[in-house]
Amino acid sequence: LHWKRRNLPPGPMPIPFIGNLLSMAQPQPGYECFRRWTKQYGDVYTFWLGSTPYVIISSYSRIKETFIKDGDTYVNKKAQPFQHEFRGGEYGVIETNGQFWSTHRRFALHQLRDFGLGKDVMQQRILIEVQEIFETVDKALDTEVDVPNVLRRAVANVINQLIFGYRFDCEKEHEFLKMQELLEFQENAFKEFRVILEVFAPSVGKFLPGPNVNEILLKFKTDFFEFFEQRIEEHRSKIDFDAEDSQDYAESYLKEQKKREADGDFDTFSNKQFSNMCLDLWFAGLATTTTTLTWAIGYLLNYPNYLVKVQEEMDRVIGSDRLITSGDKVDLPYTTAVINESQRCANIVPINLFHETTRDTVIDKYSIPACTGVIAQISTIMLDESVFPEPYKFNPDRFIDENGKLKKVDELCPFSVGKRQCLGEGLARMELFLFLSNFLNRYEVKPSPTQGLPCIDKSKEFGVTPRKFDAVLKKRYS
Ligand code: HEM
Repeated sequence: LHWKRRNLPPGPMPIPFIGNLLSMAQPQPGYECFRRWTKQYGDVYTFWLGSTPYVIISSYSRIKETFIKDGDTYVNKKAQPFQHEFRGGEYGVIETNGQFWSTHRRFALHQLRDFGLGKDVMQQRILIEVQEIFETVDKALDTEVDVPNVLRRAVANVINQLIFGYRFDCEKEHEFLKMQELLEFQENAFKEFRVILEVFAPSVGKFLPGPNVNEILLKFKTDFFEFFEQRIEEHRSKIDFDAEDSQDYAESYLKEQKKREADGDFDTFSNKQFSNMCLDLWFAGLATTTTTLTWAIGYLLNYPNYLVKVQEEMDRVIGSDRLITSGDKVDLPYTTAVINESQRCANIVPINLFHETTRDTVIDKYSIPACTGVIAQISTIMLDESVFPEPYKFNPDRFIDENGKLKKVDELCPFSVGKRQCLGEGLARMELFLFLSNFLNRYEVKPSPTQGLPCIDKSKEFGVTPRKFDAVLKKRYS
C-alpha cells in the first residue's frame, strides 16, 4: 500500500482492502470527512475506495482547470465490477466510455430535444402532471397527505412518458406500485453499510455473514429489467418504421436499431443496451428529481420563514392560482433561490460518480498516470464555507443580491461539471421549477400534526434518499 501511495497526492491513511470507506460512515453520509480532508490536504488529495485510489478534486477553481478546461482527460468512467455484473456487461450511458458512450449520450440528448425540451411540448407534459397533483391533493385537503408519494408519481409519469410514451393512469396503477416497490427496495438496500462495503471492498465484503449483494439485488434486477423488456416488446409489436416522427425514446431507439442493423452494426443499438439505457434514464430521471423535491419541501417546512417569503413573492408576481409556467421564472428570483438552496443543502451525491483519467496528466504538482480514478467532489464544493457561510444552514437569501436579483454562483454545481455533466439537467431544472412553484402557489403547507416536522438529518443514512413525510395542505385561493 505504501508503494502504491508513493506518487499519488497525499491523503488519509487507508486501511488494507477497505481503504477510507469507514470514514464515510462517521457520521454518514460522508460530507464531513471530505471537508476535513480538504482542509487538511488541500483541494487535491487521494481517497481509497477499497483497494482503488481516487484523486479527489474539491475546489471549484481546480475543477475548472481539470474537469472543465481539460474535459477529455477526465471524461471516462472507472469500471465498477458490481455494475458490470448487474448490467450483464458494459452497457448503458452512465457507466460506459468512448465512442459507444458518446453515441448514446448524443442520441439520448437528441431525443430529449426532439420530444420538446426547449420547446413547449415538455412544459405541457409537466403541467399536465401539475394538474394531476392538484386533482389528487384537492380531494384530500385538510387531511394528512403523503406529499413525497404524490411528487414521485408525477415525476415517474414525466420520465415514463418520455421513454415509453404513456403515464401511469388508473389502468397502469399496478405498474407504478411495482416500480415504487422496487425503488424503495433499492434505496433501503444501499442504506446499509455492509452493502456498500461489499460493492467497493469485495475482498472484505464477501466474508460478511448473510446474503451477498448480488443475491440481495437479484429479484430487484430481474423485475426491473423485465419491466423494461416488456415495454420494449410492446413497442416492437406496434411500431410503424415508416412513420417519420417518433412518439417516445423507445420508438426512436427501435428505428435507429433497424437502420444500424441494415448497415451490419448489431452491437451499438443492441437489445441489451436498450434495456440498460431505459434503466439509466428511468432511474436517474426519477430518483434524483423526486429526492430533491422532497428535500425542498422538507426544508421549507423546517424553515417556515422562507416558505412565507417564497409565497409572498408568488402573491406579488402571480397573484392568483393560475398555472405558473417557465415564462414566469425570470420574475420569480426568490423561487429559483429556494430551488438552488434546496439542491445545495440536499446535496444528493455525497460522493460523485467515479471517473478515470484517459491519459497521463498533472494535477496540481502531481503526475497522475492514465487510468487513475478521479472524482469531481461537488458535495464539498457546495459546502464550502468561504462561498456559503454556515454551509449546513438552509438559507435561500444567499442566492439573492442587494438588488433583489438572483446571484449566479459557480460553486452551485449539483448536476456536476465537464463532459459527463448530467444529461437530464434541462429536464430536471424544468421539473423542479414547475412542480415546486405551482405546488407552493396553490397550497398552504403545514407539518403533519401526528408526525411533526419532516426529518432533515442525514447522519444516519449512507446515501441521500427521498424524505418521507405527510403534510396538511389547504388551498391558498378559494
Ligand atoms: C435534480 C435532478 C438531478 C440531479 C441533481 C442530477 C445529478 C447528476 C450528477 C451529479 C451526475 C454525474 C455527472 C458526473 O459523472 O460527473 C448525473 C449524470 C447523469 N444524469 Fe442526472 N441528475 C438529475 C436529473 C436527471 C434526469 C431528470 C435525468 C434523465 C433524463 C438524468 C440523467 C443522467 C444521466 C443519463 C447521467 C449520466 C451522464 C453521462 O455519464 O454521460 N439526471 N446527474
